[in-house]
Amino acid sequence: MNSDNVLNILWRGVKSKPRKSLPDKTTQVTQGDEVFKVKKEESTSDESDVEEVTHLQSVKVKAEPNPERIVGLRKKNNITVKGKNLPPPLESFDELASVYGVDENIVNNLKSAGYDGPTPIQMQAIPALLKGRQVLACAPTGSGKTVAFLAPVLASLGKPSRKGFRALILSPTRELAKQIFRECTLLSAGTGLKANYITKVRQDDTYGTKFSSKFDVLISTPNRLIHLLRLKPDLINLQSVEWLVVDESDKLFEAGTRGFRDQLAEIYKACDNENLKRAMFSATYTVHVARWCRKNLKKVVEIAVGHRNTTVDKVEQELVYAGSEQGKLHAFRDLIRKGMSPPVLVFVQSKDRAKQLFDELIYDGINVDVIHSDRTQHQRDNVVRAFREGKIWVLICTDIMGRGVDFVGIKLVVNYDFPNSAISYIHRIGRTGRAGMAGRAVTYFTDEDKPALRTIARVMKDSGCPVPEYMLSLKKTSKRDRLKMENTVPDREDISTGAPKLKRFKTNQKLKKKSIQ
Ligand SMILES: Nc1ncnc2c1ncn2[C@@H]1O[C@H](COP(=O)(O)OP(=O)(O)OP(=O)(O)O)[C@@H](O)[C@H]1O
Repeated sequence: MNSDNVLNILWRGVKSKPRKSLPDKTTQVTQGDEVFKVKKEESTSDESDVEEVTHLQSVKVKAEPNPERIVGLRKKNNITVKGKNLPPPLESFDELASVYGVDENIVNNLKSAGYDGPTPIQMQAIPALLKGRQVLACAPTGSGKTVAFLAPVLASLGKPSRKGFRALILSPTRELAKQIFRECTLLSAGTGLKANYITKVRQDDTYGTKFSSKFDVLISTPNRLIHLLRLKPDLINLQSVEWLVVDESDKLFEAGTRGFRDQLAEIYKACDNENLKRAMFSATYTVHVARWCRKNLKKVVEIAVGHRNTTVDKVEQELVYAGSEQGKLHAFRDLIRKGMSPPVLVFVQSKDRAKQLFDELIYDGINVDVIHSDRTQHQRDNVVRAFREGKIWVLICTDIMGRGVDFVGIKLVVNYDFPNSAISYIHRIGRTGRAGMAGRAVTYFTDEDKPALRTIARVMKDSGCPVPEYMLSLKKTSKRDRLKMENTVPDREDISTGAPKLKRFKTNQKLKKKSIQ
């Protein structure tokens, strides 16, 4: 049985009841001072969001946009929706309190964070989730997806209940889980709601019922949570979870050693509350996740912002032919010498290469550090903190930092090693150009990277970046080869030039070559 089937089988036992949803057949909308009764058409297609308007009476109520305005707002903000009976886009955070009765603390926290108004994904995902709808959302990197799910989930939890975890948020990496935890703490200030994220897995009963009842939200990577679930069956209880948010959903749905599909299935099984609702968020869309959601999530709402699987247009992107590994090092040193504005994030394909590049750059007089899965949690936390504080200018990393991590003001992303898929490219370069800021991405390639070149060039072209025509006319890679490429890394010559190595980062010969992350 493949893991896809496992998910589907596990799923059958889980019922879903939307919480407070819009009335089935009619609702009221207001234009100026007039109220209209809106009959929602029974649609035959998923695509339909058609509403028929009839004049009702003339009273003053809270303003809600009319259908034309709703369509106009979505169009203006590049929002596309699929699903019936969708609430209108949110035009300001004040509407959260005035229209949806959201705790003023949450609204004030959003404002104190400096958010003047909702971003396009927040405009549509927040009201949908507040209406208790299950959501599949896809919006560009750095477009505020975290707030798009945190704000409505926190709002719908209401007051602390001491029932145990009522919302579970999954993310692929510890760094991202921690970042979501920080944002959650910020947004929930004053509400009494408490979040916890699993840092260390301990054998004691730290996560027992008594402990869980103190918290409302649990944030974790699938692996840590599974570890706890397996350690002692009663150690952690997910039966009271009403909201399950899967961030970076396409990554978590990925099968194999680099994905989390089996773990996700096990977690789903443990979340057996009959009121469970799910929300999937990512910057990249995969048909597989969409199909699964349509099949398994009752009345799912699909929300997309912009074109699917493209990069942020604020990022200036460049492809540079470096010839060889030595050429890459030379080109990168040249880039530094010409003057680059920190902070800079540099991606390589494996932890061994991350260590090698670090060993090369450590004596170049720049503040450089490295993060990869061989470093301890403590080291990783320290590096991330130092990078956030500006003490590190250049951070060398693997794809573990490729998704979701929000370092404010990254000016430049360097793909020192060519990404092995368009999806990886989109997420990596999405670390710059966030929240509407400008950014730059430089990607080196050598002859080893030719098979994947066309795909990346296509993504760049779709985002409006100039690419040489010959790249676009290179032979298309077959689906089989593309999948193979996504699961392996090219054999490359070592980065090391023989410069003295720092002892603590000496390359582990056993792990050399094929290891990733
Ligand atoms: N309404 C808003 N107005 C301005 N900035 C915002 C708003 N909402 C979020 N942000 C900021 O935008 C940045 C990116 O947000 P976030 O990390 O949620 O993006 P994302 O869409 O999840 O990106 P990725 O796909 O890379 O994970 C953060 O620094 C966040 O503080």
